[in-house]
Amino acid sequence: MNLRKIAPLAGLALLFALPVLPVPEFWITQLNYIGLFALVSAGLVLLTGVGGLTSFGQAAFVGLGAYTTAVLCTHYALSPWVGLLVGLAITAVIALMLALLTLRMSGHYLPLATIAWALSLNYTMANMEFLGKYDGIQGLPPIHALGISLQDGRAIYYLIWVIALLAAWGLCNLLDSRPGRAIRALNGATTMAEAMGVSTFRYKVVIFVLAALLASVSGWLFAHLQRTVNPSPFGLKMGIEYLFMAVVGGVGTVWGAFVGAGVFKIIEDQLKEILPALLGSSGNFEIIVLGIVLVLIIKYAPKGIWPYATAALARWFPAEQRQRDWQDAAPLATRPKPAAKELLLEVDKVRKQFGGLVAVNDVSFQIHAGEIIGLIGPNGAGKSTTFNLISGLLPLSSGQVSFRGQAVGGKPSREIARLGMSRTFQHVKMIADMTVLENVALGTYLRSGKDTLQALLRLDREEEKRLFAEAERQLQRIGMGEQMFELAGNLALGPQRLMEIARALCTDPALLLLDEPAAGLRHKEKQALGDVLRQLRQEGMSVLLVEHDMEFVMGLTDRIVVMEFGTKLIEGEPAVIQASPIVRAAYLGTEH
Ligand SMILES: Nc1ncnc2c1ncn2[C@@H]1O[C@H](COP(=O)(O)OP(=O)(O)OP(=O)(O)O)[C@@H](O)[C@H]1O
Repeated sequence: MNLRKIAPLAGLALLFALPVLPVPEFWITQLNYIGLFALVSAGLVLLTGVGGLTSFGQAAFVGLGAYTTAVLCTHYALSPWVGLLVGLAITAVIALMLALLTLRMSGHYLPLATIAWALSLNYTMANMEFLGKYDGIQGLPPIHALGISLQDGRAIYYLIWVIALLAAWGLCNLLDSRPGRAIRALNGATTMAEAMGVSTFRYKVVIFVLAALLASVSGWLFAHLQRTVNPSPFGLKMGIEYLFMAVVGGVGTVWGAFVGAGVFKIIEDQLKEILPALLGSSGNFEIIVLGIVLVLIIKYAPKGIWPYATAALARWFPAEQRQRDWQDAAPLATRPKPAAKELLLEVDKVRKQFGGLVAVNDVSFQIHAGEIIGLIGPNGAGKSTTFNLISGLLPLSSGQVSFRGQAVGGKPSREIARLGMSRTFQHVKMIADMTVLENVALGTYLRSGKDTLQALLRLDREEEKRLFAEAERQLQRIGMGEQMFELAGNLALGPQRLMEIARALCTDPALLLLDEPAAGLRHKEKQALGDVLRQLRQEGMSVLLVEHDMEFVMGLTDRIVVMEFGTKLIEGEPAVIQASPIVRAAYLGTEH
């Protein structure tokens, strides 16, 4: 067994041995709070660090969990376990409602909205007679588990840490899964994820509710640890501190939440002791120091402590490559192929206006099964906009697009992807900190079905093997098998474009839209790409490509559509286009 496997086991053994060792009560209490805080900030890692949705309101969900169990156990003498379940149910419903109301907001509106509902939930707790107003509710019973009363700190310690570590395990599982890859796309790659068939809004809701549930569990444990609840630990200040923990620890990594919670709790307590003694007067001076620390971390270590810690420890714990265990996985199902020469795509007088600018002006053309069509024209001719209209990225101003006999104008890109149209982007869209293989596997999203719960519980492994087998197959096909374990962000532009093509192929498309696929490729890579596209054509796939490399386009396409100033100039076979004086004039910018 290597050090990488032994060290976590040793750490775990030590963690669970601590309460029976002669460790001072103070440290057990500290660790209890660290576990509780880590639960909340692990949710924030998912929501904010990975999903890019900033929330200042998590403390309010902690309060929901705490107050629900407090009311049920004291007013109705119910078991804390009933309190937990009801607390989770109430949190889920409220989080769902808040998510549906606020998650379509963008920019600074979402954080502002989280502040607003955090304040109002806290205000509710502090002003309802039923909840004991500012005094809160006292006299909560201890939790009983396996016949043991978790009355003191050392006993509840086990429950806190089992739950915290299970949550971390579940979140790590989730991030390494089909829904996890979709979630990792939420922060900056939503357009791409939608084009791969992902409902990004749905996953925003999922992570919002999951983070709220983790906070609620933390509140439940907190209430039964303290045996009393009052509104102050669930206010906006605490909401900000949870975010602080996630940022300090490493907002993009689950274990960063634990580091952040530990660092925060220990520093805060030490500062509370030291600063008043140093300054000779009492006050919450630690807030000032913690504020300064946060600003410094955001400036000098925006990814938090965890990435630095792992880099420093890499000598002893080298990162392990994913095990390639999918060789025998069953292939994914494929969609029925279109009949030879079937009319696949009909672009009928499509128009796009941006204010006064007509970017695409009543353009029409058709694509049949097994054809490679080039869309060319000088810069600003409207090619990419036409692409975006066909693939559903932009709404049509007028006209219609039909794909495989269905009108798709007005449908979102994920619906169009489901019908068998896939695309790449002019500016590569990927998840830079995921491997090439994982990025490509995102293309299999619509060909698979395991979702959040199965991923959390790691019940998705067989399907994952099939997805990775498909991703590897497409990477091999495009000549990138060697690079599958590299981080996508480390690739040069040419290979990144090839990676996008492999990802699009993973959707098993009938029509492939490639936006400047040859840009950034070397001569040999272009030739290889041309060979792959010819092979795909032979298999019955159709390709529409926007490309500036005329040699590549002329040698590959069956027909070419030329655009200029948003209008279709001419359509014909490559030889006709090459000889056309109108096309030459368009490119040279002369009158025609
Ligand atoms: N979102 C937008 N808002 C306003 N104008 C836009 C928008 N997108 C594109 N345009 C304008 O529409 C016109 C067509 O742009 P488009 O990107 O489709 O051209 P293109 O043929 O793909 O050019 P290139 O070869 O340089 O990529 C340009 O004048 C561009 O500035």
